[in-house]
Parts: sequence; C-alpha cells; structure tokens
Amino acid sequence: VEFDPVFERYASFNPSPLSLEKFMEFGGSQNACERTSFEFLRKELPVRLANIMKEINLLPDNLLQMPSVAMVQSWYQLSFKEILTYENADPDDNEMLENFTERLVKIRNRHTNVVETMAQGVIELKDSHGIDSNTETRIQYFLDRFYMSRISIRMLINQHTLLFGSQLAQNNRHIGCIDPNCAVLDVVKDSYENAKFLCDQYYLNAPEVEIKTHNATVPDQKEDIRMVYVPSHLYHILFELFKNAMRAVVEYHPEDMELPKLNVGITKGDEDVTIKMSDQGGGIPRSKSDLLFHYMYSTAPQPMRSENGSAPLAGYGYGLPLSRLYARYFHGDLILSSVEGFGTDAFIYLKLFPSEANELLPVYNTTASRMYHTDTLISDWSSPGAGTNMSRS
Ligand SMILES: N#Cc1c[nH]c2ncccc12
Repeated sequence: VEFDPVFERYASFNPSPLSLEKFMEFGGSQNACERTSFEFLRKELPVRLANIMKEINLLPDNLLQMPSVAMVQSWYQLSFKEILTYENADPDDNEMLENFTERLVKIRNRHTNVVETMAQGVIELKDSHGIDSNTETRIQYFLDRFYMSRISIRMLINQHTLLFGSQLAQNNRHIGCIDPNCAVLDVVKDSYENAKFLCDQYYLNAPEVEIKTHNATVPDQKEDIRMVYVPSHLYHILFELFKNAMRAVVEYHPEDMELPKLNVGITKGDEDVTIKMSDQGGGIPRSKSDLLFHYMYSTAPQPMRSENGSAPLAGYGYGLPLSRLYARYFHGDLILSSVEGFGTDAFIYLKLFPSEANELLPVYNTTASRMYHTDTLISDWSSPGAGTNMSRS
C-alpha cells in the first residue's frame, strides 16, 4: 500500500488523541453513539495504522526482511485495506454497522500475537546480522512508538466492540473497558494476590505486603480512592511490578524464610493518583537501571519451545517496557528509583481527571523520520578514557 495515494493521504493526517472523558461520551445513549463511533473510527483507525506503517517502512532493511517482521507488516497492510472498504458506507445502514463491528473483531484477532512476533523478529536479526548500538537505539525508539500505537488501536477497537458488539454484557457500570469508579486499592490487592501465588509456586516463599492509602484532598476521608481508569491497564502495570519486586526480594534473601515485606502507598492528590511500591530486594545499580526498559536487553535468548512447539515457555521480558507504555498512554508514567544494596521504589503516576487523561500517540512527521535516517548524535560530554592525547573525531 506504500505507493498508494490513498495510503499517503491517511498517513498525512495526524492521529486524534481521545481523553478518557471523550471515550466515556461514546458510551452514552445507545444508537446515536454507534453511528458517531463508526464515523470516527473509519477515519481514525486507518490514520493510526498508516502513521505507524510509515515508520515500519523506515526500519533498517535487514530488520524489515526478517520473516516475522515481514509478516507483521503484511497484517497491517491487510487490516488497513479492510477498513478502507467502509470509507463511503452509509452510516445509517444497521447491517453495515454490524458487519463493521464483526470486521473489527477479525482485525483484533489477526493482530493478537504482534508483540511476540516482533520480538521474534528482533531475535532473528540478532542471530543473523547482530545489532550495533545505533540499530539498537532505533529499534528501542521504534518499538516504544509501535507498541503505544498498538495499545491505542486496540483501545479504540475494544471500546466499539464492547459498546456496540454482540459481546456478553460486561459490568453494567463500566463503559467498555473503562471503570468510571475504579477502586485503586482493589486492583492493587488483586494484582498482589496473583503475583504472590506465582511467587509462592516458583520460590516456595513470597513477601507479604502492607498497603496504605492517603487522600490528600479530603483528609480523614474513609472512602476508597476511586478514579476513572481502565482496570485491565492498571492491573497489567501492577502485576508486572509486583512480580519483579517479589523476585528481587526472594533472590536477595535466599536463606531467610522471613522476607522483608513490600510497602505500597496509594495517594490521591489534586492532579495525580500516585502508587508507590517499595521493596528491600537489594536494588539495581544505576549502570543497569536503564536496561530494564530496553527491549533488546529483555529479549530472552531463543525461548525454550515446549514439546508441541506451542508458545515459548519463557516470556520475552517485555513486561516492564510495555507497563511503562500503559502508564504513559493516558499521560501518566512509571518510574523506578533504586538504592543499590537496599531496594527499589516504583512510582506509578496516573492522571486523576479524565479530561486530562489524554491518549499519548506517536505522530509520523519529519522529526520521527529523522530518527530513522541520521546517525545518533556524537556525545558532547566526555567519555571514560578519552583524554587530551586523542584527536577529536
Ligand atoms: N520493576 C521492577 C523492580 C522492582 N524491584 C526491583 N528490583 C530489582 C530489579 C527490578 C525491580
């Protein structure tokens, strides 16, 4: 589709970010909203697909030629073409609306394994050509944007199919996958219990947790801290952090049956809801803390395949970079702050107001394009060992 003028036209539009408040408006009264949602999506989905496909096309040739990457590219091209068949459809044609929703489900299913398949492509490149630091920087830049784009496209598809599809009725207070009154403490407890179960199974031990809540805006507030959010996103972030924190604590105290507990604080401020998770797992040296968010570093060696060749037994360790993307998706963040030799604090920042929780979307433009063309900047700070006797390059 690259040299197709229609593709270039859609790629020339900037994606339109929605806020959680806007997403909830689509979930208002029934019918009028399905038509509005359809008219928005038949333009916005191809715009978002075309924008990220422009960046896929800019990847280094030897990565693009990897079988797994070529397959992902073909899925995007096919899905782009399929949505375009609705470009001039009649929004009042209910049968067409039903067909559109069914097509979205098929597209979502086609893209189910994109994360694993792209990770496989990176491994194929590593095994066949090796990867220099320049290429690694570009792959890191691309994958952050590619996975954020995918999170956003799946959010649009999930909302439309949940609100207007023939799916089982979900929790009647939820709007699609959004909970307008998400009790943060409940998600923290759920994710802790599930991570603890895995930790107990694997290590036969797991740290306890102490959770404190603080509502800074209404002191002495006994009510739960609630906010508009997507519980499944928050769960994904917390589950990953709990697994990593528990692993650090158990491995740092191999002999102790009495493990230092995890401390979690949930604070509702004027703008932010902040979840702080503290562990005494020995921490990470500063020299390695960035690596935790690198896709390359966390790309496991050729994963062990189970006998029947099904999905790899070992995960790809993309959990932390993807969790940070989920936190950033609605303009929050995920930050690790570590004290080597003692432990690590993880901070999840979330926007309290749905009107401020806007999607953070990659935009294809000359800045993005330049990231794929120019060599990484020569550092304008000294590097170890480069003294006066070395000529400047
Ligand atoms: N995420 C996360 C972590 C939470 N605690 C950690 N300790 C060592 C390495 C990574 C982590």
